[in-house]
Amino acid sequence: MANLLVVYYSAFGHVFQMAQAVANGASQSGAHHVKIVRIPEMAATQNRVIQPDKERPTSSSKSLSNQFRLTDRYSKYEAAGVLQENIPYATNDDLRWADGILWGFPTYYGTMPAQVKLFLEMAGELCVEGALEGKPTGIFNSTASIHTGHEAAILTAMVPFFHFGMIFVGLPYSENPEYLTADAIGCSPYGASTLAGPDSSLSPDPRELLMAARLGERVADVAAALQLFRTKEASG
Ligand SMILES: Cc1cc2nc3c(=O)[nH]c(=O)nc-3n(C[C@H](O)[C@H](O)[C@H](O)COP(=O)(O)O)c2cc1C
Repeated sequence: MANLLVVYYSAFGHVFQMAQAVANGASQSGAHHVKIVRIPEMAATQNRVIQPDKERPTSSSKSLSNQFRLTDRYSKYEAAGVLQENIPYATNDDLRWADGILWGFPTYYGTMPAQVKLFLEMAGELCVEGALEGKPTGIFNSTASIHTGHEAAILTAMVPFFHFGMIFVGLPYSENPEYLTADAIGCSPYGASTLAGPDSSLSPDPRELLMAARLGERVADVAAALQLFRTKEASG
């Protein structure tokens, strides 16, 4: 039986919904232990990108504030925080416990948010110990819109995860025909993703949730297979 950890950061709740789908998929793959944990928000309020005093709608025609609907951004952020209150914070011991790890985060400038990067930097002892080496891993994320970085964010996030020595699992074409479409939905061979909309008003598409679940299931399957192989190797 393999231990699966779903570890994520989500400001507005889209990645949180994807995390639940990923965890459901992992649970479907046999009798696994599946745990969902979250990466904390920045402790210092001045380091948080979403703040009430940053809501400055402007009437300038050049401004993107209408598309991004900055005026109710903070209330969405607060509501998503309440929904996640009962999710425990991730610890290094959670990562040690896991046989397979699924990472989720929103796209910030085409890569992972600082919250996730900071978490990985704080987990440096695991890199030194080689504690995550050989563990299968998958990535899921969210972006505002289709051409603004969901694939890039997964690809750029792989770099630090390679330093931890994890083994990457993606979403193969043959098992995920849903992303072979010109519709504006997320997901790709690199991982699962959802489009939140520039104003964060969209909910994950059922096809995105389905592929997120498949990613969870696939990482769980690989973790279980590796566990079996390593047990056999150890017993000669
Ligand atoms: C600082 C910052 C940078 C962002 N950069 C991007 C970006 O490069 N591309 C994009 O599509 N969305 C970008 N967004 C929007 C987020 O990706 C979007 O809010 C997120 O996917 C929603 O996920 P969540 O509900 O789990 O927080 C950015 C948001 C913030 C706050």
